[in-house]
Amino acid sequence: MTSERSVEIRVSEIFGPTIQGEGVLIGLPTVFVRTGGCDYRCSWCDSMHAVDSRYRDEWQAMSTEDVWREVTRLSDGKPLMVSLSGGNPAIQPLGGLIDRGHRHGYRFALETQGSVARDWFADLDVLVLSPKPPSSSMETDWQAFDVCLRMSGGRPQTVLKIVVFDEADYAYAKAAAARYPQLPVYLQPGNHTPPPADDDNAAIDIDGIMERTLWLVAKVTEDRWFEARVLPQLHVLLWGNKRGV
Ligand SMILES: C[S@@+](CC[C@H](N)C(=O)[O-])C[C@H]1O[C@@H](n2cnc3c(N)ncnc32)[C@H](O)[C@@H]1O
Ligand SMILES: Nc1nc2[nH]cc(C(=O)O)c2c(=O)[nH]1
Ligand code: SF4
Ligand SMILES: [Mg+2]
Repeated sequence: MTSERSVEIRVSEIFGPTIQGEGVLIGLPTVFVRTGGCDYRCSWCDSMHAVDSRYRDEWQAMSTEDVWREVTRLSDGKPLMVSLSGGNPAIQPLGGLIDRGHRHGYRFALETQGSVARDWFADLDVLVLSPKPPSSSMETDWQAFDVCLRMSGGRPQTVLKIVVFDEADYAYAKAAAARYPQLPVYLQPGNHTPPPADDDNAAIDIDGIMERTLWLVAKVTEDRWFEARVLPQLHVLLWGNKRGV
């Protein structure tokens, strides 16, 4: 049998250190490992270059060793937080990388929609579960989502991060939070001008994003939803749709 360690990881890009722009780890210096391929197709996905198989020529099959070497090169061998994102990083064999990094004091966060569970979720330091609201045009399989939570065994710090574009998304976020009252919930205003996959400098409508953020703050405060945290994508405010930041 082939051990996971010798299996190749499909990588779209590895970049950083930059700051984590979203959710519970916002502001923390981070190296990103963005894997290629996703089982979803969200209508507003801001990372289509790591989703659509039209871009698969840009993806590289890398060994755990190759990825680890690039992470240590970018961070000068100084331990930091590594964010595993994508695409859906849960469909890649990342357990060996997490083991490897942990031995050297690195920490690992993973962002996933909660459609695919892996036993190595339990080895993560932070698990960000980001179920997709109606505006994405995806359907949530809550049973699969529950398996992700179960696989984590309650070991990593686990949070919900839900993108909200409109009233229907907000209602979905409230229902998801009610389903998992033990999980901290982060509400993220959607970027309605995500980049086309082939143009990393596409303009964003910053006024529109600010407007949606203000609307979301008004919603949670008027609703007395005092457990929710509202955070914009800091990297989008700083750099727009630029890739690799
Ligand atoms: C690109 S996804 C990759 C990881 C995983 N597939 C997921 O969706 O959680 C990373 C995060 O970006 C969020 N995201 C994607 N497109 C967005 C957009 N247009 N506006 C705001 N957040 C977005 C996703 O909801 C997710 O929380
Ligand atoms: N700075 C920065 N923060 C991020 N948080 C989540 C990201 C993602 O695309 O997964 C992301 C990203 O691409 N850049
Ligand atoms: S699940 Fe994540 S990576 Fe996949 S299409 Fe949706 S936002 Fe993009
Ligand atoms: Mg992103």
